[in-house]
Parts: sequence; structure tokens; C-alpha cells
Amino acid sequence: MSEALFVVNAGSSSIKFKLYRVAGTDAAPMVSGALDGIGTRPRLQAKDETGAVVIDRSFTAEEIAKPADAQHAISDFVAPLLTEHDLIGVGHRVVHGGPHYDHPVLVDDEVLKTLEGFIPLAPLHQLTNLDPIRVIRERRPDLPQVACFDTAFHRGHPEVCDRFALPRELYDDGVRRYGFHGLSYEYVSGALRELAPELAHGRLVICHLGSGASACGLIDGRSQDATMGFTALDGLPMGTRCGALDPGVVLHLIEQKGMSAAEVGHMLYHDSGLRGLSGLSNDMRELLASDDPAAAMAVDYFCLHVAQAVARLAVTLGGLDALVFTAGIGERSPEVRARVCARLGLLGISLDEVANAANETWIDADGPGPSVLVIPTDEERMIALATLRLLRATA
Ligand SMILES: Nc1ncnc2c1ncn2[C@@H]1O[C@H](COP(=O)(O)OP(=O)(O)O)[C@@H](O)[C@H]1O
Ligand SMILES: CC(=O)OP(=O)(O)O
Ligand SMILES: [Mg+2]
Repeated sequence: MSEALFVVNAGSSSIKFKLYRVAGTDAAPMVSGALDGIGTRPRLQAKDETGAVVIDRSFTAEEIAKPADAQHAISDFVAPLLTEHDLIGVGHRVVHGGPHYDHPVLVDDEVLKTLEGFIPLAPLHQLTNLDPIRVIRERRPDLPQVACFDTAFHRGHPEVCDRFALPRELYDDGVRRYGFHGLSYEYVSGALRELAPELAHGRLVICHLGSGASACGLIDGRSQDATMGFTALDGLPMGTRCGALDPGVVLHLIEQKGMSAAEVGHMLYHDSGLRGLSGLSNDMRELLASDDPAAAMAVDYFCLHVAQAVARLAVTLGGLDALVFTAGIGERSPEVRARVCARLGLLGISLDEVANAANETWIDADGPGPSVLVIPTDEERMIALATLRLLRATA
């Protein structure tokens, strides 16, 4: 029987999963799938390694009302696939690891309790990250589970990038700039190391532009600064999240407009960003296809703020050798990349329009400026490898 590893990447409305075949210290996906539309139009789809569909099943909103229901349905689907494999463990993406977890950890009662304490810091993510862990613990208490954190990669930031300009004691209480999407940044900088080691050692900015969006500045593969802060609300505007915001607006909404903290929180997490700006959609594809001026302004706002973030991070790094785009928008939208880069001529950035339009890996024009690349991210692979390393080390 060959060894297998299961990886779960749970989000607010979907759970992505992959089942890996383990070979030594490497792992290759056998089945990849997702259950999305939780609570609305739940649908479980998965493909095998040849791309053939192995399940496509719809559920009612009542059947899969919450992430725990989704995990049960996924586990029911996966269990029969495991008869010929020895499942050695499960790796999870957990968005918030707080100030102390700078590496993946084996989940036990105490770890789970600590991670539950971070739910208020990542309301859109943390609870749904922890639900599958609980469900799998109920079903298979013997199975080792590993939490891999979005924050861990950023824990080595210099102090000047880790603090807010607030009274010192708040930092000791954990009010810090954590940064997120660390699994994605770790994967992408590793992929760049394979493609061009000299660039990976240099000053690099990676833009992770998905439904959550952030940018990270790295030197020699190590994160120095990132746009997300204490929570995954900060930094770039996102699908439904506001990004960086004058904190005076929050005070105004509460004190003058009489909104409750929960109402403000809901607005900032769910009704802002591209959705709020456009009044139309949180989906970049729809905005790019629309001829509504508000949609055009939302796209322009997004591109301006991404470009500003790249310039800001280049200041932290003391220059820029390469810029990498990744995640849904970063990997698939030539128009967004072109509009971001058009604003970055001052850094010497210039695109090869043909390569950019074709979503090629290298998209900068010949010349002395920074390299510009498109590298698809793979958070699940990062989780699989980190989980495997930890399981081997603790075996
Ligand atoms: N071809 C495309 N052009 C522009 N945006 C795209 C394209 N494909 C996907 N997107 C956008 O990518 C975003 C989702 O990115 P993704 O990385 O899948 O998000 P997440 O994993 O955080 O749910 C959505 O805003 C979607 O509109
Ligand atoms: C941290 C974060 O924003 O994650 P996602 O992009 O998956 O929403
Ligand atoms: Mg994502």
C-alpha cells in the first residue's frame, strides 16, 4: 500500500482539497477537487490526475449549510478512495497563526484552543479553516493533522515593518502586522528559485491578486514586508474587502452614523472592495467586461493601489529586481497586469505586450529594467510538503 496525504484549503464559501500520493519526501496529486457554493448552491467536483471528472454532485443549501457539512461530504467522497492507500495525515491551510507560530504545527487540543483564540482576527477565514480539522478529528481521532499558517512566512519581518505607530504595549498584546498569503509567497519564491536563482536571491515583489489580495516584498526568498496587516482587511482593495482605510472612517461610522461594530465589520469584509466601489460585482472578470463607468473606476482603483504597493515595497527592499504576479487575477488577467505595470515606468518596468497577452512566464520587455513574471501559485503543494516534513520529523 502506498502512502497518501490529504490537504484541505478551506475558504468562506468553498473548501478546496487534494489527495496526494506520497513518494519519499515528495507528493503528487491523485485527486483535486472543491466543494463550493456552501449555503447557496453547493457543488462537489473533483478530477483525477488525468483530468477526468471523478465526481460532480450538487447538494441543496440545507444539506451543505456550513463548512462542517462540506467537510463531511468531502470525507464521505474521499474515504472509499483510500482503501488502497495508507493515509498518513492531513495538512490544512490556517490563515492566522498569531505572533508565535512561525512554522507548521501538529494539531492537538491545546493548539486548537490557541487557534480558536484568533477567530476574531480573521472572521472570514479562521473558523472555516478550523471546522474541517474538527470534523476530521471526530471521524479519525488517530490521524495526525498539521496546521500550516498564512502568517508564518512573515514572522521574521524587521521590527519597523512589524509595528503599527500605536502605543508600545499594544504590540506586546499581539497587535502586529502579521501579513497573510504566506503559503502562496513561499511557493512562488521557491518556483522562482527553480526558474532563475539569481533573481530569487534578489529584491522581489510578489503580487497575490485573488479574491483576497496582497503584495509581499522579499530579499533572498525571505519576506521583509507585506501589505496585509493585523487582519486580512488591510492593504490592497479586494473582491469584497476594503483594504487600507483611514481608521477615522470606522470611528465616524460608529460614533456619527450609529452603526454597531458588527455592522461596520460586515461592511468592511463583505460589501466593500471591488463590490463596494463598482456597486456591481466582486468578480474582476465581470468588471473588466462591463461598460459601466463605476466598474471601470473600480478596476482603475485596484490597479492604482497594486502599483502603489509595488512602489512602496520597492522602497522597503531598496530597489527591485523582479516583480511576480500570481493568483486568479494575477495569473489570468493581462489587462490588470498591463495597467499595473503602466504605472510603474518610474521603476524601469516595461512589459512585452505579446508575452503578457499570452499569459507567458516572462512578460517584461528586453532592457535593463526589473524582470516581470507570471507564476501560478500552489498553496496546496506547500501544505503537502510542509505536512510531510513535519510528519517525517515527528515519526
Ligand atoms: N481571466 C480572468 N481575468 C480576470 N480575473 C480573473 C480571471 N480568472 C479569474 N479571475 C478573478 O480571480 C479572482 C479569484 O481568484 P482566486 O485566486 O481563485 O481566489 P481565491 O482562491 O482567493 O478564492 C476573482 O476575482 C476572479 O474574477
Ligand atoms: C488571507 C486571505 O485573504 O485569503 P484569501 O485570499 O483566500 O481570501
Ligand atoms: Mg486564495
